[in-house]
Amino acid sequence: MIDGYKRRIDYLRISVTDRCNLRCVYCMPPEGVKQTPHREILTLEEFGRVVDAASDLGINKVRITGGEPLVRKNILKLFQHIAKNPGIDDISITTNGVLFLQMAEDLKKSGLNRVNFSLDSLDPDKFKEITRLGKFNEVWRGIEKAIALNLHPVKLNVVAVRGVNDREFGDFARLSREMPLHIRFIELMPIGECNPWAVDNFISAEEIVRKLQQEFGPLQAETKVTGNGPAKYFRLPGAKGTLGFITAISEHFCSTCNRLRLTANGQLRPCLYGNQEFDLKKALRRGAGRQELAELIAKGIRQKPGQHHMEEGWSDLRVMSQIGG
Ligand SMILES: Nc1nc2c(ncn2[C@@H]2O[C@H](COP(=O)(O)OP(=O)(O)OP(=O)(O)O)[C@@H](O)[C@H]2O)c(=O)[nH]1
Ligand SMILES: C[S@@+](CC[C@H](N)C(=O)[O-])C[C@H]1O[C@@H](n2cnc3c(N)ncnc32)[C@H](O)[C@@H]1O
Ligand code: SF4
Ligand code: SF4
Repeated sequence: MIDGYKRRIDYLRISVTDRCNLRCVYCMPPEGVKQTPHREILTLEEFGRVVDAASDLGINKVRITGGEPLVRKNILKLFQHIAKNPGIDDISITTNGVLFLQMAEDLKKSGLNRVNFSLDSLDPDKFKEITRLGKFNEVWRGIEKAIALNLHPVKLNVVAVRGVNDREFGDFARLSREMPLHIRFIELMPIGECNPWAVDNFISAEEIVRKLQQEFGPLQAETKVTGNGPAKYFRLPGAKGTLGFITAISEHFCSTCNRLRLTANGQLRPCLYGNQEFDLKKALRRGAGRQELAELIAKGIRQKPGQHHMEEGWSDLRVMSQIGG
């Protein structure tokens, strides 16, 4: 469906849980965020009903995210449901990778096409410091498994944080030469917990590009790597993988935005950074049919804002793990 700004909306990101087995410094406080009671979180069957209704409006790509999507019990059932919908041709996941290795084959069999891992450091001690609870080797073995299972393109999300991983950009670039990995540097966004810390530790994509070019010479622009998101891609000469940049702050990409979000508690959120939400949970739980759900989703699409206003600050009670990134 086309929205009020002539953008084709065809991508739905679903946060299937607000729970997580890590506590990344930019996302959650050490004790975690207050969890939504289980009864408030949509069931897998309810998520499936929303996907089916959304597919009637032209949504053909779905990303499962969270919190950590792989901690959601029976999550494979949701993949299996979505895979049966002939309107959906791309099913992906964004994960911290902790549980990926053990679930990888079942995820693939259940319909997963490709995976984006969050990995902010290649140094195990630093990785532990950033995630507070993570073990680098567990995640790394999951990444290798995703490559072995051909869940291509396999992407790494690296949130750039000053004083934390800003000495590692070159190491990530070298990794893209050696392995078929698509490494995306993400600008730190002042959302939820990390606001205003994020403002002080922000690094622009431009600064990262400058540092990389000093070391590796000019970066060659690459035609878009398969994906539905906003990253712009480059390749080092002869590299197996690519380097990408997600410039949510320095150069927002709202004019080409193609997505909707569904929060873990069933709120349709047309914009990551806009606090307007449409209550699908209420409709689902009073028994709304597919057409009625589709009409509600269409209303959300029609009211999707033209762009974000991050410069005005975060005035929302939600945090990233509830919205799904
Ligand atoms: N401001 C903003 N940031 C976004 C948006 N979509 C994705 N991002 C950021 O990009 C990060 C990486 O997104 P992913 O979950 O890996 O998904 P993606 O980049 O859409 O995925 P691909 O389909 O592989 O291109 C997110 O965590 C956000 O930080 C968006 O619509 N607006
Ligand atoms: C909220 S997480 C959910 C999925 C999964 N737990 C993971 O980490 O991949 C989705 C993405 O959001 C990113 N993210 C979280 N907080 C962020 C922030 N303040 N700014 C930019 N990206 C952020 C994470 O790095 C991750 O790539
Ligand atoms: S970024 Fe992902 S892994 Fe890290 S705390 Fe947030 S939800 Fe968990
Ligand atoms: S900030 Fe909102 S409008 Fe802009 S790209 Fe993200 S979701 Fe789309």
